[in-house]
Amino acid sequence: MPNPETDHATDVLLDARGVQVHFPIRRGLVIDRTVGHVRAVDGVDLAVRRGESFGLVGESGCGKSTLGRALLRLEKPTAGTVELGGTDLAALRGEALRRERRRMQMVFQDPLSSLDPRMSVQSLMMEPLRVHGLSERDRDTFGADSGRTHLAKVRDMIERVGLPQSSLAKYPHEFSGGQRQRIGIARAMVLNPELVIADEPVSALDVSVQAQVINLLEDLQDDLGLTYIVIAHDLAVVRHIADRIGVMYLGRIVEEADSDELYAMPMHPYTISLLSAIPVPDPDVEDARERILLAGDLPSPANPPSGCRFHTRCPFRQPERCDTEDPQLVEVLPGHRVACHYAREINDGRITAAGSQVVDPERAGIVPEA
Ligand SMILES: Nc1ncnc2c1ncn2[C@@H]1O[C@H](COP(=O)(O)OP(=O)(O)OP(=O)(O)O)[C@@H](O)[C@H]1O
Repeated sequence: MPNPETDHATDVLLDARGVQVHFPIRRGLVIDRTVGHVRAVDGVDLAVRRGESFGLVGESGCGKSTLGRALLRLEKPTAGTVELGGTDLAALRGEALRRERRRMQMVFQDPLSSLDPRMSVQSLMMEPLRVHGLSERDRDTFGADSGRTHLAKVRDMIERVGLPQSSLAKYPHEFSGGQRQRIGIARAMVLNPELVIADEPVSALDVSVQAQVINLLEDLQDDLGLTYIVIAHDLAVVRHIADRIGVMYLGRIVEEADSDELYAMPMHPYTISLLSAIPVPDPDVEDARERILLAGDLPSPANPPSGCRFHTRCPFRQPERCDTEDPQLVEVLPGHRVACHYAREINDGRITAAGSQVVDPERAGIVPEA
């Protein structure tokens, strides 16, 4: 008999609890003093299951990249714990941390800036193998750990990302943006990681190339048994690849649900606003749709609003409670968590949006589906 409690526990690859990253704001010419903190990530709980794709979305500045970096320990969290397969990363130092790091890799937005232009593709891909060595699994496939077997692994991976072997002798500037991203992906995958965090992996690419790269990520996930966290400001990109989605606002996750459910039934006013701004291709549906305008700009993460941090822009805001009481992320439906005092009332229409208007998608921080 399956036991849902223990099965869930062993199924979770990445388990983050109460993660905070606060950057000090320093002032003073003579004496350097800390005058405040940018609360880039401000208490995030996140459990990502083995083999799943978790999408992290939100507008620019909400803390997505900082959270991704904190999960990989590229940024030291100021509070909270991050466990990978049951190992607490914060407790590790030196060689032990380096060994664990190999299990997690990052794919960056701009492949050119993350690749050394003076290194050939072969050298770029051999470098992580030289630093970390082959995994046990690779050694079984490619033989003992040596330069020759490293090269066999590199050749295998360049083929898997759809580039010819001749690419290995070339340099990053000789490739198109899409090809460079394939190289960035091959480089991340060559270490056989378990978890890959892709930070805006296609936002620097032409729309025509975006789908190819997303498809490649999906194929590699199936072939290599990977777990993904895909970070994007574009809901359309995340929808395609993610099984589950977390929506971030000012350093917190405000809604989390299975991808299909989130799109069909968004419950947090921020998610509702973001989704209402995506144009629908059918003009009849498009004209009849209610659009919700997000008032104002993203508040400063150095000084987040009191109560619910979304209340200053929320079209469903109820005075008093929303202004003063900080809502927790709670399970409103099975597997669907929302940080809003009035999620149920909004969902069943008892509370409606004040002043629904046409929204400017660019201002809302989202890019419409092509
Ligand atoms: N090293 C740092 N020092 C101080 N503040 C920082 C630092 N890194 C990020 N921030 C601030 O933290 C907040 C979150 O930044 P982050 O880059 O994580 O957001 P994001 O959602 O990934 O946005 P974008 O998509 O624009 O990268 C921003 O206000 C940013 O200015």
